[in-house]
Amino acid sequence: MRRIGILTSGGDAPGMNAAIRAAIRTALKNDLEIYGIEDGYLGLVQGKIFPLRYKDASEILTKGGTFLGSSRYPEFKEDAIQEKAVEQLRKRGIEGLVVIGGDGSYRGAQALMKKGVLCVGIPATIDNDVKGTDKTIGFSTALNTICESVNKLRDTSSSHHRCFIVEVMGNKCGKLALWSAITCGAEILINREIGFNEHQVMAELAVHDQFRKKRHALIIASEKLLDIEALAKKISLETSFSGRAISLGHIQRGGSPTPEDRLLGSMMGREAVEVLMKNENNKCICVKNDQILARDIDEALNEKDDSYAQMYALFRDMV
Ligand SMILES: Nc1ncnc2c1ncn2[C@@H]1O[C@H](COP(=O)(O)OP(=O)(O)OP(=O)(O)O)[C@@H](O)[C@H]1O
Ligand SMILES: O=P(O)(O)OC[C@H]1O[C@](O)(CO)[C@@H](O)[C@@H]1O
Ligand SMILES: [Mg+2]
Repeated sequence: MRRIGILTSGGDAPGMNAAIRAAIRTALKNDLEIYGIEDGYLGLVQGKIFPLRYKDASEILTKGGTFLGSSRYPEFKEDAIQEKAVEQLRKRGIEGLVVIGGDGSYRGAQALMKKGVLCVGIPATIDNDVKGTDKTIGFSTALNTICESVNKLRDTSSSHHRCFIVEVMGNKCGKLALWSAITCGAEILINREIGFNEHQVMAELAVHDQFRKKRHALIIASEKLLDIEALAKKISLETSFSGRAISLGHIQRGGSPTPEDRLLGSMMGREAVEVLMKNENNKCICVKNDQILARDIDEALNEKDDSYAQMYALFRDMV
C-alpha cells in the first residue's frame, strides 16, 4: 500500500482531529502518502481530495470539530453513488481508506469494502452507540460538557426549589443520558431503554420532595422522546417544585476534547494506519478494557453490549 485516504463522516465529535493527526503522522513516518477528503462521503463522491502534509497535523490536537469537515449524505446508500466514490479513489491510486464516524458511517465503509476498497473504521460519535468498542471518540468530551452545564443548573435549582429537565443528545441510544445521570447526580433518568412514564416521574418527584427533603431535582432526559416543556409545566402544577426545561443541543458536540478523547484519537488513528499498512480489510478499531484492537467489522457490530445494564444498576443504586 502506497497511498491512503482519510475522511470524517456523520455528526462531528471532539477528538476526531486527534485521530486525523495520528493517522497523518503515522502514514508519513512510514512513507505512505495520505490524502484528506473533505466533508465525508459527499466530498469523496465530488472528488474533494487533497494531499496531507506533516504541517496539516499541527495545531489540531486540541481543537473540537473536524478540520476535514463532515456531512450527512443519505444518497451514499445508493449503489451508483458508491461506484462514483470508488472511481474517485481508483483514479488517484488511493488503495486504502480510514473512515472516522459513527454506526452510519461504518455502513458506508462496509459498502466500499464490498466493492474492493480496503477500509478501516474508527468509532467517533458523542452517542457511544458503535458496537464492539467500549468507547467512541467524543463521548468523554460530551459527557464533560453536560456535567459542566448541569453543575450550573443545580446551583440555581437549589436556590429556587426547582426541578430541571435537561435534555441531552444520543440519538436512539440512551448511553449519553445514563452516563450523565450518574455523573451529574440526577434524581430521575428518562431514556429510550427505560421509556417515559409520566405517572412514575411524578411519584418519584414526590418522594424526593416529601421524604428526602430535596431542595432541587434533576431529570436527565434523552432527546426525541418527550415534550420537555410540557412536562415542566405539569411538574409546576402537580408538585411543589417549579418545573423548568432546557435542551443542551449542539453545545454537546463542540469544545476542546478531553485528555481521554485526545488519547483515544491518537491511539486509534495510529492503529488504523498500521492496519492498512498490513493490507488488512474489513476492520474497525475498538477499545476493550483499555486495549486498542483491530477487529473484524461484522463481528464487532454483531457483538452484544452489556455495559448499559451494568451502568443502569449503578444509577439505581445511587438514587
Ligand atoms: N446504510 C448505509 N449505506 C451507505 N452509507 C451510509 C449508510 N448509512 C449511513 N451512511 C453514510 O454515513 C453517513 C453518516 O451516517 P449517520 O448520519 O448515521 O452518522 P453516524 O456516522 O452514525 O454518526 P453520528 O451518529 O455521530 O452522527 C450518512 O450520511 C451516509 O452518507
Ligand atoms: O447535527 P444534526 O444533524 O442535527 O444531528 C443531531 C444528532 O447527531 C448526534 O449529535 C450525533 O449522532 C445525535 O446525538 C443527534 O441526534
Ligand atoms: Mg450514529
